[in-house]
Amino acid sequence: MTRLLPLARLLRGHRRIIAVAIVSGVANHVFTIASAVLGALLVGRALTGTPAADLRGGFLLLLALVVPLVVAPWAETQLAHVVAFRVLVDVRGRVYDSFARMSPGDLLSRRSGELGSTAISDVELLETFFAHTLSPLVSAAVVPAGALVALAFLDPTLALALLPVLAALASVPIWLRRRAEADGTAVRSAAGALNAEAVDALQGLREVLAFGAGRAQARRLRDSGRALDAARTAHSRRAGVELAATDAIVTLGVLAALVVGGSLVAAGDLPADLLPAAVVLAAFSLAPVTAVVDVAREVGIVSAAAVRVLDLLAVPRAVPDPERPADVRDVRPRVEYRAVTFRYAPDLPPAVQDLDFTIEPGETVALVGHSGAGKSTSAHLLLRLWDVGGGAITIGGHDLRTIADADLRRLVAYVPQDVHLFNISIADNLRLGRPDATRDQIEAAARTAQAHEFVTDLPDGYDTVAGELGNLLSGGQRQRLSIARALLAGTPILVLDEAVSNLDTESERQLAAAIAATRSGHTTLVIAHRLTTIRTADRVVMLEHGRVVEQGRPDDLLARDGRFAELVRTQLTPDPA
Ligand SMILES: Nc1ncnc2c1ncn2[C@@H]1O[C@H](COP(=O)(O)OP(=O)(O)OP(=O)(O)O)[C@@H](O)[C@H]1O
Repeated sequence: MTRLLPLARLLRGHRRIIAVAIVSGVANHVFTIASAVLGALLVGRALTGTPAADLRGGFLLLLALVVPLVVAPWAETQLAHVVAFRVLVDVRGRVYDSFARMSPGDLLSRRSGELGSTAISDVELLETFFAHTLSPLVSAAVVPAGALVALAFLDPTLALALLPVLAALASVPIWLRRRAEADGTAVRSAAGALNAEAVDALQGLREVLAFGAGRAQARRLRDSGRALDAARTAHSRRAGVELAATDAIVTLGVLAALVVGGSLVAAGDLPADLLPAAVVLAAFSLAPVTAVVDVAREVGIVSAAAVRVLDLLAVPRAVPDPERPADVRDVRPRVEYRAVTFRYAPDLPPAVQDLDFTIEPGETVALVGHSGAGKSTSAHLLLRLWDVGGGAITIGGHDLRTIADADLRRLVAYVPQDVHLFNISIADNLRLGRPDATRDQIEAAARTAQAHEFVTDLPDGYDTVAGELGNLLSGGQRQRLSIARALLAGTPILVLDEAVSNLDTESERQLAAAIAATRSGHTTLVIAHRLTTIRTADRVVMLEHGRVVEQGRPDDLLARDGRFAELVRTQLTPDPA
């Protein structure tokens, strides 16, 4: 239960409604006990010969109790759920904010299926805490205490007999707490792993089919399913023990009240017509505690989900926003790498080291080098997906770390090799960096990116929903959409990761034309794989093992016949014929 307490913080802003829900919950138990005790009193009186006319008042009171008996549980359930669902909406939003705060490195080291499982199922499980735990907990503390006082009024022995029963009942979840937490953690992590496996299998379906690896994949899914089954079985076994122990204690409690009450009546210490009421009061006072014990059976799973969600909510920003951001409204789009060094983890060698180069406003710099040389790392540092470890990257003289994230996104746009299309229209997909773009602006960007023609050939043109496209788009077309999206964002600086996929000659030409059109008017850093792109760049920066080994105008470098010339001869994708 202690693992759940931090969740109470999330109720800020909903405290009044929760208070009314809790009061309604307590009132529900009080009215239920009052009506049961009143009924038992009437039975006791009737059995001991009270004339029916004298019982009329009691019956009328019983009738009047029907209204609060209906209203109180309704109010408790309704209000607790209203708050629970509002809090869940808020928590889901905050979980997605946490994803955005993580560096891509953090995101890559966690499986997307696991993260999805936390964002959806773990968050959903918290409903049990917000809607079904808080109010019962308060009722379990308040109602039995009141019932004990009432029993003590009838006879202190009755209260004394019930006290150990209540204590034993409340202690059941405490004995089994460690097991419950371990079981809950096992169930939630097995569920997360199964989800990750299923997402992985779907994402890699093409490879699975191409390599005939369906059976192995199915076996992995079955193994994950079995692990979840085993964790759930262990959880149910313990929950069964809890249920049996609870039932046994409740039965013993009712028996104890009967035996003690009967003895008191026999000894003449309790009027016989009060015996049914005393037994009913004792039995009903156990109900709120039983309700909490019932919820507590699932608490292991809910608290494991809470730990996973709270862990995510506590993720700090990988790249913190500056406290006093620089004013970059009229900044010159001049990019400078000054002695930039970066490593992905303290125990890894630097991925890039002492990078020094400049991209003047309007210039295109092509980053070239063998695989693993540090091209993507250098480009991603300009997008501030990570912070540099040493040195600095500046835009118009401002260190990236002094520029607010929102301002940086207005300065630099990214053209990845392969565009991720969300399941919305192509137009809305292109609007990602500029939600208020008009259709004319979208079309203008798509024309520059050489994408307008093939988009208008789609069944619904710009209104085609991307999910309906399947694999209809070629690699070149996808990159042209990626370019259109970046152009529409209207930033002065572009980071372009040129597609390496093999394109046919026509696609190759269109892509080259798109890149050429895009570069004009932009300060561009391009991870270049194609000779056309490199030849037409203003400057080339060649990386090897994370260091700049040559830089200069492409023709000068070719003439120098050094590392760059060798790379061009041996590695680069030639121009289309
Ligand atoms: N997320 C990561 N975690 C740890 N090491 C990484 C990570 N990404 C890249 N590296 C390492 O950093 C170095 C530079 O990689 P980078 O991806 O920047 O090279 P690249 O020139 O872009 O290669 P490619 O052309 O194959 O994409 C490599 O040694 C690579 O293994």
